[in-house]
Amino acid sequence: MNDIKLALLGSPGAGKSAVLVRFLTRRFIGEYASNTNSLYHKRLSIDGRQLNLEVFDPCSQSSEVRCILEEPVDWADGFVVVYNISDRTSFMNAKNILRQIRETRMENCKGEMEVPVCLVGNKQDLCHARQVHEDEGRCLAQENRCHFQEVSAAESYQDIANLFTQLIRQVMEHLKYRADRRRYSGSKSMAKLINNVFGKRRKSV
Ligand SMILES: Nc1nc2c(ncn2[C@@H]2O[C@H](COP(=O)(O)OP(=O)(O)OP(=O)(O)O)[C@@H](O)[C@H]2O)c(=O)[nH]1
Repeated sequence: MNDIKLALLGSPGAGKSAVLVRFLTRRFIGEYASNTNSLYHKRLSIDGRQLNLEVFDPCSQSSEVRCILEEPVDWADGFVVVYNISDRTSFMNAKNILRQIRETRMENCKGEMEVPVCLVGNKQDLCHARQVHEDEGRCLAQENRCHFQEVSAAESYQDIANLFTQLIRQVMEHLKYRADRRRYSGSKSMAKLINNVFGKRRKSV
């Protein structure tokens, strides 16, 4: 069984919990506890594979992005970065978060394939109060080479289910790539070791 770890990041009130709860339960509740870090577990099957999904929904009382990011960036295999389309500040915050994910991962995993991320513009039902155009979200996602989707946790389940499914597929590919890479570099160093030992010995005979 594969373990997949995701983290939701974004400004306070952007709708992270609402998006996640919609995916996990198909329901929109309206109000969510926001003073604690929450770790959700779910078993699911994607493309015939059984998965153990863990999703970290950090408490974002603090507007300090770095503080929100400290733990999940190292822990998670993939990220959902959420902003509110009717709140430009949350979009600017999402921009910073994407940059920080990229920078932190570059420092930690030199040369590795980029970590899967999905940028989500939530509260699409509030389009009368829109402050962020859909194209801006799309552009930001392109700049960061990540997937983009506008959704309304309040009104729709399907878009949210699709984005999580797509992200989980990407994460599975990413994990497989990392495992193959580790195996390959492991067998390369083993071959080098054997060569060093036996190669040298043969020379001295
Ligand atoms: N209109 C509308 N309201 C939404 C939507 N999603 C969430 N909300 C509301 O926005 C508010 C904040 O939602 P949360 O899911 O708690 O946001 P959060 O990002 O988890 O907030 P923190 O826990 O403070 O970080 C709540 O009142 C939700 O009911 C949406 O798609 N449309």
